[in-house]
Amino acid sequence: MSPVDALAIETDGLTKRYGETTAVSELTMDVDRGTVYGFLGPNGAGKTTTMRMLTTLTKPTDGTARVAGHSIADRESVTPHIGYLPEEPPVYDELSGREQLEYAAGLRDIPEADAAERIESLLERFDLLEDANKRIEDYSKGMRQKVGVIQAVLHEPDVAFLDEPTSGLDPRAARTMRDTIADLADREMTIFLSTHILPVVDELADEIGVLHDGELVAEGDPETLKSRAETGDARSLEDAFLEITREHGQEGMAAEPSFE
Ligand SMILES: Nc1ncnc2c1ncn2[C@@H]1O[C@H](COP(=O)(O)OP(=O)(O)OP(=O)(O)O)[C@@H](O)[C@H]1O
Repeated sequence: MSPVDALAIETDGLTKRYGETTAVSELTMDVDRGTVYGFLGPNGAGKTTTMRMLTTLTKPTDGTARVAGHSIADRESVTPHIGYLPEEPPVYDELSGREQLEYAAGLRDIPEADAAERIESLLERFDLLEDANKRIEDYSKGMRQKVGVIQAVLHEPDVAFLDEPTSGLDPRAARTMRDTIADLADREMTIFLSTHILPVVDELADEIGVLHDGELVAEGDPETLKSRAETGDARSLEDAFLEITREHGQEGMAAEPSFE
């Protein structure tokens, strides 16, 4: 990452409007490197739009941001440092899992020997070795998700943006995913994690930001957020989330947070 001591993510007044809709409104936040940042919010809060701006897929209407020390206005500088797992993993049905990952490694200019080693090790970790030569069109949703995640971190980016990484995974695979995210963070990768599965965030996140109607309405470590909730003894991240989003004008959530 350059400069060496840069924050992983810094945004200043980041805003995205679509016509009359303000999807993200003057978002100002910092994420320290090597941390897991849990990015929460009800449906339509602006999480995907924020990730699309930070990964240079869509331009902000206003405001600025730096990712891994590089301005998001300079796509060529930013993209080598980031990985992104969007809600739908970008994979080709006609390739096998292994071919997809080799293709991704080629796009990222990973030396062939390194790529082969990392691909084998991650396929094994995610229990995909046996199916690695089958075409992705025959994969389950969870298997596609695994390929999508491996693809997002294969080049060992400084910052990985993961949108619902445990979606479609069975309990064992979800456990592997959580362990992998924790390992990557231990190795100084910054993980920007968006999910509705609050126990995953509670377990992994060093810091949490709650977005509501495009605005960052709460930020803090999980314990701080939980202690904000005035719901008696049974204070969970879910209680805190529901309270914070209710305070900001929503009766409950559009999508209930779920538990594994
Ligand atoms: N391309 C677009 N054109 C018009 N409006 C959009 C577009 N993308 C997002 N929006 C609007 O911006 C707002 C934020 O959407 P966004 O997808 O970022 O929310 P989200 O927090 O990711 O939601 P979810 O949890 O449901 O995935 C919504 O009102 C949405 O309808």
